[in-house]
Amino acid sequence: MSMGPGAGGPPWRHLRSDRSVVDNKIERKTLRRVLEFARPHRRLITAFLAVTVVDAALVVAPPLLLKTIIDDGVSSGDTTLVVWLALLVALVAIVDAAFGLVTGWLSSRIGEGLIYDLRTQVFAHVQRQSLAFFTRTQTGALVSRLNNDVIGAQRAFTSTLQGTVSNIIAAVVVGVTMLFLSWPVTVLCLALFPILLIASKLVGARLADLSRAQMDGNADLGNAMTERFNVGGAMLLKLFGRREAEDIAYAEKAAVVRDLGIRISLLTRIFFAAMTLVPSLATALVYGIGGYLAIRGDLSVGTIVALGVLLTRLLGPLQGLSNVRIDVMTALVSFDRVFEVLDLPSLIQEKPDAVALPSTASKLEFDHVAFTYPRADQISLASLETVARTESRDSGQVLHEVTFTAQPGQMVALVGPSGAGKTTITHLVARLYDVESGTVRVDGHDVRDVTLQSLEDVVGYVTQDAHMFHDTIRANLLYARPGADDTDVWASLEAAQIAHLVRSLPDGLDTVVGDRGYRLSGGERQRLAIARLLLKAPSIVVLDEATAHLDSESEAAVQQALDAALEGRTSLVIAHRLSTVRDADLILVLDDGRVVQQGTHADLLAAGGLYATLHATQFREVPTAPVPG
Ligand SMILES: Nc1ncnc2c1ncn2[C@@H]1O[C@H](COP(=O)(O)OP(=O)(O)OP(=O)(O)O)[C@@H](O)[C@H]1O
Repeated sequence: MSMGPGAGGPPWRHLRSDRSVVDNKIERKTLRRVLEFARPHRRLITAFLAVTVVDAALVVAPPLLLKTIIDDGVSSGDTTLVVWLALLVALVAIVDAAFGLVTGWLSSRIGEGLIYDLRTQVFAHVQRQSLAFFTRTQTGALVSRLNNDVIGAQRAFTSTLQGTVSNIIAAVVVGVTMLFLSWPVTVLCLALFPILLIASKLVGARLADLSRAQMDGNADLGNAMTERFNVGGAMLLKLFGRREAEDIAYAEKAAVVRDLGIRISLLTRIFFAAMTLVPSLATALVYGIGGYLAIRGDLSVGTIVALGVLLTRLLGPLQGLSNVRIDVMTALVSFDRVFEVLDLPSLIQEKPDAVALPSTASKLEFDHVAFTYPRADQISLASLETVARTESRDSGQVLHEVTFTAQPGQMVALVGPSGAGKTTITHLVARLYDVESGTVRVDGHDVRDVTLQSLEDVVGYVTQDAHMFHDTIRANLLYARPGADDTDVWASLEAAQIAHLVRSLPDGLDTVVGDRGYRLSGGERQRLAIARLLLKAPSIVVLDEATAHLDSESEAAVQQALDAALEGRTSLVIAHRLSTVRDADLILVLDDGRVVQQGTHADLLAAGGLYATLHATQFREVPTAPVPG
């Protein structure tokens, strides 16, 4: 009887829901999978439905008891009967409240359990997507969509399920009881209800359109602020003196949202007027016609009162049922979108018979490697396409016929103009992407034949914009080796030339770094990343030397840290420093995805060509440690 969330929330909630969902086609497969998700909770769902059915059927008890109180108790002056029946009405109310508690408890256990299942599965799955997925997908859009859809899917099992079941039972039980009490009055009353349904449909469709436009408008306002209220955007705005123009553009957008808000509120009021008018008219009918029939002796006074009360209990369920289709479809569409993410295969798959690379593996070979970045349509989600504009154009082959070998302990330097493919080559080592043709081997094993974990253990990366989680320095370092103790942590910080800085911070290792934490300079961040790498101690190191304009002191510190990182390890380095190329055992000169020259610094300088040009224009001397020559 307690309609609460069972009735699916307030009746006007539907007016705001997106009616376009019913245009979607839900496959039988989706339904089957939804049931699979529900299976672990089937006991709770059964109990939930049982309580809901009994509760919905109880809705007619109080009106019928009221009828008996008036007709049998009050009319015949039977005080005992009146008292007992009144107590019974109170008892029904208490039972109803208890049922309400039980359904609330059951529904939250089912709902939260389901959210937990979906969330953990989605997180685990998205985490295992290839890097290509993350470069193409707007993470913010994906995250908010998933959050909304997971909650939408949960609603299917709680309010939608309970609402539908309890509304059907309540409408049937109340309708039949009313017909049984007086069919002429009931038929006349029910004839009024279609007016309500038509009004709700007409206004609802319009309101849904307006609400969607308002949501888009609000999103527009939000985006405008996010883009301008970050440091980069705010700086651009100031540097180009666009304050006034920005004010006007924002005010225009805000005005659209304001006007839509006014129209929505007006329409909602019209709808409310219809909502309250129809039941009032029906009540007038009950008492008018019922009263007339009572005077004629065809109906008792108790029956009129019971009909009046029952009428009020019919409105909610009928209203709810008129929107069942939208509710169910909305929930299923949410499920469908979550499944879409769960079904997205990762481009990088581990073979079932993959072997573990030994942790000492240190020889790296590229054998006639060609590579093309995957197209957006190979990795993106169809339903996110409206948010993240995808292009299906191929980026074209980025690497062609790349062949080289880094023997254990050797340093191979990659040099070449911007866009030549240096970073791309480094991505292929730890299988961030797979080659198109040719082979990348570590210790003679094709990287596609080994387990991802063992490959990730063997290869360590230091990128230019080394990412740190918003967490303490200790936690960020232990990410590389969870079991390491403080001695190891300090040793790696020492070797990376960053220990003195960490020591000088008031919270030391417990200083929070990352996006919203302590702001590290470019050089400090890279040295911290090197410390993290040293703690991981991989046998192959891939690193991108900083090109940021470090002052000479931190440049020398980074250089020393790098020396420590490369010591005794095989390395692939995107080189920006003269000292690095001089020290390299092999330099690969890349141009437009091809290795156009290779050899040592001296050989290449002597040969002339692209390397000699790059040498003259790109390589910077480390100021504090000049190399004679
Ligand atoms: N995720 C991507 N999707 C499609 N194309 C890409 C992607 N990343 C890079 N490219 C393209 O691949 C080519 C090689 O890029 P890469 O980043 O490897 O060059 P680079 O030599 O490292 O350049 P830089 O020195 O400027 O960092 C470029 O033409 C670039 O536009």
